[in-house]
Parts: sequence; C-alpha cells; structure tokens
Amino acid sequence: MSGLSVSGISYSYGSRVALDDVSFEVPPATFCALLGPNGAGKSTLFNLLTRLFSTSSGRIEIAGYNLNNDPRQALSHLGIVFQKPTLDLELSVRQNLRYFAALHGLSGAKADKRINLCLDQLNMLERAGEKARSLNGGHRRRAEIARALLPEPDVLLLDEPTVGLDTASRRGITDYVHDLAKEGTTVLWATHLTDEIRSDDHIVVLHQAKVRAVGSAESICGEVSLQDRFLQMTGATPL
Ligand SMILES: Nc1ncnc2c1ncn2[C@@H]1O[C@H](COP(=O)(O)OP(=O)(O)OP(=O)(O)O)[C@@H](O)[C@H]1O
Repeated sequence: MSGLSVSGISYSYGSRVALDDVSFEVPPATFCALLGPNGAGKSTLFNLLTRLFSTSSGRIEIAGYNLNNDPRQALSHLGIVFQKPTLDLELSVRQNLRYFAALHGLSGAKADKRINLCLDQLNMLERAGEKARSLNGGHRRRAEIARALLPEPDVLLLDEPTVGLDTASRRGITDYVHDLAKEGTTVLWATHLTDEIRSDDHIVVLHQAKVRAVGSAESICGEVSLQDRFLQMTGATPL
C-alpha cells in the first residue's frame, strides 16, 4: 500500500515524553492533517518519520516499507518539507533542485526535465534562475515543495509549511497540496491552523504526546466548528 502507517510509536527527551504510543494510518491518496497545538509532538514525529531520530518502540511503514528494517526503500518513497526553510540561499532555485536531484540519482537532461516539470506545477519555472535569497517566503516554500516532489514520492510530509506566509500564499500552497492528494499522493500535513483543513480531510489530533482523535474532519467536529472542537480537545482557551 502506498500510504503511511504509524503504530505504537513513543519517544522521550530524557524524562519528557514527547510521543506516547502514537498510532494512526493515512490511506493512500489522502490529505491527512496532523493537528496539534505547540508542543504536541508533531515535529518529533516528523523527525522519526524521516529517521533523523530513531526509537525502538513501535513500527512505521512508508508505502508498505518498514522504516526500521528497510530504510532505503522506505525513505525513497518519502518527500519532506521541513518546518524550517532548508534552501541554500546563495544558490539559484534550479541549482538547489539540481543538487537535490543528484542526491536521488537524477542528473543531466533527465534531471532538468523533471525539475522543469515540478517548478512549472508550482508556478515557479520563471523564477528558476533566481537566487533563493531573492525570493519571498511563499516562493521559497513553493521551491521547497517542488524539490520534495522531484523523486515522485508516494508519501509527502509537510511540517507547518505555511508558517509566516501571507493569506494568498497560504491559500495557494494549501490548495495545491490538497490537489496533490487527489491525484494520488499520500499527504501528512502538520499544522495548528484549522482553516487549512477541509471537511473531507482525514485528521489526527495530537495533544500532549497522545493521539486524541482520528477520523474525517466532519466526523470529529459533529455540530461544532473544527476550531471549537480543537480548542475543547486540547483544553486551550482563547486569550
Ligand atoms: N530537544 C528537545 N529537548 C527536550 N525537549 C524537547 C526537545 N524538542 C522538543 N521537546 C519537547 O517535546 C515536546 C514535543 O515537542 P515538538 O517540537 O515535537 O512539538 P510540536 O508539536 O512540533 O510543537 P510546535 O508546534 O511548537 O513546533 C514538547 O514538550 C517540547 O518542549
């Protein structure tokens, strides 16, 4: 299966428990929001999914490959957009993508063809020659998403990808990634912003290291808005 499966994952920083027996599935071609307030454990989970961290507990499967037993296969099916920007600001957009393509064994005309396609899909082709430093935040994010899509990942992880972006950029990127899921990519999108979630999206609510709810946004909300439901579940009160 080309989805994502997380089963019984726990992780602690010393005595601080960041993830406590976390389990959920993201079916193939689904947009799943990992919804949690600050400190819920979202970034820790992403670090485990990308193998920056490891844990002996539980099991992670990416596109059907066990991350512990078969990390090369599992990671070759994974695309990632980290919370903190990771473009080399002194390189052009194209150079950033070429470097990344080479890491995935793509070079020459084949790499350029794929780079052009991915940049074009994100309306970034005409910016390809510009240094990353000269781009605004929204365009930098688009370039990072294009880069993550180069190896045609089955599963795409995005860790709070719209933080710091203006409304139009947020909307554009959120819509684009929803379309990607409709076209077949399995998406896990970490956020604390309920307005990025649609009623038919899958949601995993994470709070204080534990999964608090799993299901469609509609089924989790009931009669109330997602924002109110989220505030109820996380015990947060508006200032
Ligand atoms: N390096 C670390 N050392 C100790 N504790 C940490 C470390 N990194 C994170 N934590 C703690 O682990 C818990 C989960 O943090 P994490 O960054 O995964 O949450 P998050 O949901 O990504 O939050 P945010 O939305 O603020 O990025 C928090 O209590 C945090 O304080």
